[in-house]
Amino acid sequence: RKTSKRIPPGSLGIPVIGQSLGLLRAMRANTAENWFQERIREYGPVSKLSLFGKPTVFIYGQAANKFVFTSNNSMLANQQTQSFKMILGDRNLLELSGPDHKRVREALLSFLRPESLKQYVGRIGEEIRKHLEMYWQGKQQVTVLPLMKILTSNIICSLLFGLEEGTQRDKFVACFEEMVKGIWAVPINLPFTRYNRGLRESARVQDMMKELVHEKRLQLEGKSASPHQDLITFLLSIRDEDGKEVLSEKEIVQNGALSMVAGYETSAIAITFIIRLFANEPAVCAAVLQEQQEIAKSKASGESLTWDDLAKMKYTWRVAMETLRMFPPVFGGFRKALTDIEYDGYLIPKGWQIFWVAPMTHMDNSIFPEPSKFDPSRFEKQASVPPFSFIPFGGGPRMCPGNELVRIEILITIHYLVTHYEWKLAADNLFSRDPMPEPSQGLPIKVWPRELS
Ligand code: HEM
Repeated sequence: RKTSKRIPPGSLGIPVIGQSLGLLRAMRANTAENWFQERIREYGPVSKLSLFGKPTVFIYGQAANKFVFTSNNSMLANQQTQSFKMILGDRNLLELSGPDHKRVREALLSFLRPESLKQYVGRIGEEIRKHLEMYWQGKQQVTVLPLMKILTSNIICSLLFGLEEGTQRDKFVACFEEMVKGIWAVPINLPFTRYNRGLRESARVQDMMKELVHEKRLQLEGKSASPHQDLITFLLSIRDEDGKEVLSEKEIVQNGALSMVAGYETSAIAITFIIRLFANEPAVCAAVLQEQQEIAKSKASGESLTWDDLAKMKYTWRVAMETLRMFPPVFGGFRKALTDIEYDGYLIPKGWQIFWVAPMTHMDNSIFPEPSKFDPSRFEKQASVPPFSFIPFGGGPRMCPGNELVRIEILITIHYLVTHYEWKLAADNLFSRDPMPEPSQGLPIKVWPRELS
């Protein structure tokens, strides 16, 4: 065994709490990048600390990202916080590794890959149109983030769970919201803590999901549902060579819940920051409008957008990518060292966590010159963005399987918004992270119908 002398510099802080509260506080004050810069100044690019009850090594940069995202299963395992595991369960994709991870991920991806999602573009568009009619039409002011959370959770409820408008869907979403708040909490299970509430709501969500799975199973058996109705019916229908279900009920429940948790807030934040950006960057907004008007002109009134229309929205997607670079919804994540690892001259002891963060690479001026400038042209040529330096969706075998769904949601929402409305900010331009970035007051905007020339 190597000597402890080579363990990275830094301090593990006080037991259990370590630096978690300091980091969470910096994220809320939107000073997390400075918090990390200070660490780097004090200890260098590799340092130790303690986060969410575990000894941790913080690493950053393109090489660090490649190491985290591509190291093999015998060296690094995915590692969520204890709160995450307790709330989402031990069979969710983020907790699985090796053949189990591959099997469950393949099943999810069979539903979420472009060739499959193509068929749902009309349905997603319909959900977005209904949302705009209900929450935007005729309004002079709206608060964007809560509305986008309603929109993206409705899309997920419809597409993944087959839950359409109604009280069951509302109850479901409300429980999820409370559950999610517990996930990033310090795991202290005392009454009235976020963590304690998260655990309670998690039990309710699991019960609701189980009930849903039973209903769908009956519907499939009675042929009143098709395998392609939603993700749950799809997962229930996949069989191996012996005709056995590929995923257990527990895996369907936990990965359905994971997809909601991983997908609704992240996507809502991405769309919210694009809407915020349009208010701040009129030239970008005008160029997106031009692209979207071209597409709108080619459609009859009320005609749905198609997969081919989305392929034409190239500039809009570059704007979305640049927004994800500057304001990544997922700040970073953890892996666990399964063995003693030598990294950059230091020892990362077996059992320790490794913490990767996106903004430190996204704002590196050697990769993205003038990183604070909003410049969608950075993404004009795929080759100009080096591998593992643009990581809003992670990378490698655990890269976000929801990224194609996000692309569809963003493009359709922006299409209808920008061709029907204009807006300006009704509050300040600030945002904080808790742990995801949220504009102050949820981004209230003044909104009015666009007069088309
Ligand atoms: C803008 C929106 C989104 C962002 C920024 C995002 C980001 C990420 C990131 C960074 C990871 C990798 C974490 C790691 O390697 O530690 C991830 C994984 C994951 N995401 Fe997303 N995500 C988004 C939307 C979605 C959606 C819509 C879904 C589901 C429909 C989803 C489902 C998942 C799942 C299941 C994983 C785990 C994959 C695995 O471990 O194999 N995400 N996401």
